Amino acid sequence: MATIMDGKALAAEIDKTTTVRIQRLADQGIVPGLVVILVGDDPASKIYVRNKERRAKKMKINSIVRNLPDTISEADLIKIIQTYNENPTIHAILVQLPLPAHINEFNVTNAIAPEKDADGFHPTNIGKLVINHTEKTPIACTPQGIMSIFNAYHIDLDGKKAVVVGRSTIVGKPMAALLVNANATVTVAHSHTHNLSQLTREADILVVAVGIAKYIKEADVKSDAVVIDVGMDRDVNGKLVGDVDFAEVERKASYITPVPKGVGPMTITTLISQTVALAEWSSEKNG
Ligand SMILES: Nc1nc2c(c(=O)[nH]1)N[C@@H](CN(C=O)c1ccc(C(=O)N[C@@H](CCC(=O)O)C(=O)O)cc1)CN2
Ligand SMILES: [Mg+2]
Repeated sequence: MATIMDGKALAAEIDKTTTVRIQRLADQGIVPGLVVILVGDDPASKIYVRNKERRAKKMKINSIVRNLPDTISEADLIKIIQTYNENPTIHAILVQLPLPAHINEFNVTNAIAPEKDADGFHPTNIGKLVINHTEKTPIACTPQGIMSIFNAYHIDLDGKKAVVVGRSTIVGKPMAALLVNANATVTVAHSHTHNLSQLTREADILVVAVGIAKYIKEADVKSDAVVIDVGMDRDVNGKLVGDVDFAEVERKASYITPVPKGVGPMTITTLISQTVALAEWSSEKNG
């Protein structure tokens, strides 16, 4: 049976270190400021934003949530972002995704000042990640959280065959870049990939972010693989499950993340830690 990688416990450990860093900033009179912008009222997004706010408040981060109507124009949304770009009490800006169809995601992420990019989705920061110039660069929180899981469980990535299933900007693409930077040999699979199971069966490291409940079965996984499940799906009974059939795959893998309490908690912990990092980098720069 696989070792279950406990993202919730690891998140709590990382939060302790982040609390010390927040106190150190407080001693210099700095309170990290995070703005989370939610456009429209997608129920899942509302829950994620509420969770982010709750965690930020608990850790004494100045957290502002802007709820904007889904009728807002792209130009008006960008104007609001620009006011926070210029506000020195705000160190981190996040626009919750997905956005309504009339708003272009690229234009919006591109409007966030790269040095206030809580999510690491700005093209400049994605470019730095791909170039492996990652010092003082914000990185997408879910993949970065997964790297913290690998690190905590001493998973050696060097020379390993990694398969990332999913090519989103939020997870798949930055995950692939991080794995390449860690010297893994990386394949990115997606909805057009032929013979997916043949690929996943060769993976020493398998990261799955497809959004289909229990999609990856025991037969799709190599013995002793390390399996990371980014999915958050509902099964036929409405229960939260991942993209990996946990009960089957835990029998074959060496390590596996559960859903919930695996990758999900690490995303918010990484967001908080990155918000603090943006405040630290800003204070270093401004003396
Ligand atoms: N601007 C962004 N938008 C979105 C991101 C993102 O990183 N930045 N990621 C996802 C949603 N997301 C954060 O925004 C997120 C999703 C889930 C969790 C989480 O803690 N999940 C729990 C289960 C929660 C539940 O019971 O429903 C878990 O897995 O244990 C955190 C963050 C899309 N949008
Ligand atoms: Mg859109």
